[in-house]
Amino acid sequence: MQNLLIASQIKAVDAYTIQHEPIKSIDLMERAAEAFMQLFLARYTNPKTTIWVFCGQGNNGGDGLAIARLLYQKGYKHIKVFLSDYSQHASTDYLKNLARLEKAYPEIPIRRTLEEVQLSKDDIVVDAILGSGLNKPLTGDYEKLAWFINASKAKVVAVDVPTGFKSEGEIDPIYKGIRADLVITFQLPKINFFFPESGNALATFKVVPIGLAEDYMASLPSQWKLITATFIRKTIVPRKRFSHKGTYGHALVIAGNTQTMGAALLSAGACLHTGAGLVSACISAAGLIALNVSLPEVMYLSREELATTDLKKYQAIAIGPGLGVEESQQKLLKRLLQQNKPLVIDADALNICATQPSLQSQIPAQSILTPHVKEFDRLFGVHHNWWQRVQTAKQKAQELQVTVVLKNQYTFVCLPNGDVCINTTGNPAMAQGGMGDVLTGMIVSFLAQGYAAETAAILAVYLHGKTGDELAKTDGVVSASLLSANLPKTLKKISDMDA
Ligand SMILES: NC(=O)C1=CN([C@@H]2O[C@H](COP(=O)(O)OP(=O)(O)OC[C@H]3O[C@@H](n4cnc5c(N)ncnc54)[C@H](O)[C@@H]3O)[C@@H](O)[C@H]2O)[C@@H](O)CC1
Repeated sequence: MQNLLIASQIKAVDAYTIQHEPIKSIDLMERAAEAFMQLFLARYTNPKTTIWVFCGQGNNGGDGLAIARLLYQKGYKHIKVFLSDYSQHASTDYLKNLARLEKAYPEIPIRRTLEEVQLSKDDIVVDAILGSGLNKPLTGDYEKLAWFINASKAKVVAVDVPTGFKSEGEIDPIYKGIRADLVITFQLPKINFFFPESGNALATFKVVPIGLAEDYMASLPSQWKLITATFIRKTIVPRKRFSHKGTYGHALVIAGNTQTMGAALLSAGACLHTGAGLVSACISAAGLIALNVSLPEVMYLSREELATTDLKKYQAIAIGPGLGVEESQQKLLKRLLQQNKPLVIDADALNICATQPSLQSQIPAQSILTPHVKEFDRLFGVHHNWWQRVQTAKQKAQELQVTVVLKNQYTFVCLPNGDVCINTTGNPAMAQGGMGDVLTGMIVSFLAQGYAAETAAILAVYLHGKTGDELAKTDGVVSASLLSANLPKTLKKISDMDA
């Protein structure tokens, strides 16, 4: 897992790197500008393009000036610089870079008023006005500048952060900053890049390393983590040579109703494909034939039998996909909650908890809740932005001692210790019904195989998205069934890699 840091921590890492590497701050800025430029050059290969570099007077602006010089040096001769020198104060490294640019290439035009700027849609704007130092909303000249750049339709590549975008904290509902097509950000992504509201400020982002002190970064306290491929590789336990179906646990999926049997089948199928030794599906009788035909490996348990069966034989139980919310399902859920055995609680089981809030306190510790945004707000109240929603998820995970898997483009896995683990696998080709049912089946499968609740949730969200990503390389749409069928391939690939 990789710690994500807030802007003030990054500043401290910056200072630490300068002191301990050691490296002069101006040289670190040069390294950042180089890293930006490498990625920029790989994307924008036409040196004849007009590139307007808009610079503020802080270190973000300093980066911009260094980038302008480096691009010019690389043969991009149509560089123009705009200085938004609206304040009295300029950073030392900004001033040094301004002097370097003027000395090295006095022919590069430098503009200071918008009347002198004509932007066309074929131009590229490098936005280096304000970066992670933003400390208040944009007003006055800065707001006008953002409006001017946005209205131009020129392609915008932002340095580190788009001007006006907060790196962390609640994102203002009306975004007044610069809209970037691409953000090339330094060392670590900003926490707010993972919230859907960031879509107003940036289309996409790329992270470039600038050699900040890794050990120091890892030592700083942060409850925001990125789920990394390395963590997954290290965590997945390969199947043992001398093992049998009993080694990998027995999972029970309680799901499906007459009209929604597909959800149960998807969930039970994904459970199987993720490697549980045995899978049982407790579905309504209407689905028996479908179950036998589509998933012959899965055993059937009737709703009636569930009442009398000893649940100890199941290492893990999931409840909810396509279950229905009628009285009989409510009773079933209540009875299950009383067993005090951790559960994976999804879909209709969450909806039942939402209509009967007293059930929340009965959710056994170590359970995993897997709401999408609507289920989450039904359960824990309406939220007006994602920052607030994730704060509630974090708080509920701690309060109830459960793992909350808040599903979204970037899924937030909130752990009982307060950590928020962000998953970056997955893609829009996966945006189809049934995906959540598959995820639930995967989580209960990992649980049955003996992984701790937090680990099971993290492995499942990563693997789910990763499988979708692999499929999206060749397929425009990735259905839940297709994804499920491909889970064993992804598992194999991950297990075969060296940790
Ligand atoms: N490790 C790092 O953090 C590195 C940072 N670098 C660059 O440094 C940037 C941060 O630099 P700074 O801390 O100088 O900050 P910025 O350059 O983002 O901002 C400069 C100043 O603008 C003022 N300001 C903030 N919000 C404003 C608003 N709404 N209206 C008007 N003025 C406002 C503040 O007083 C701030 O000091 C990063 O985004 C990055 O581009 C790089 O040079 C290399 C290393």
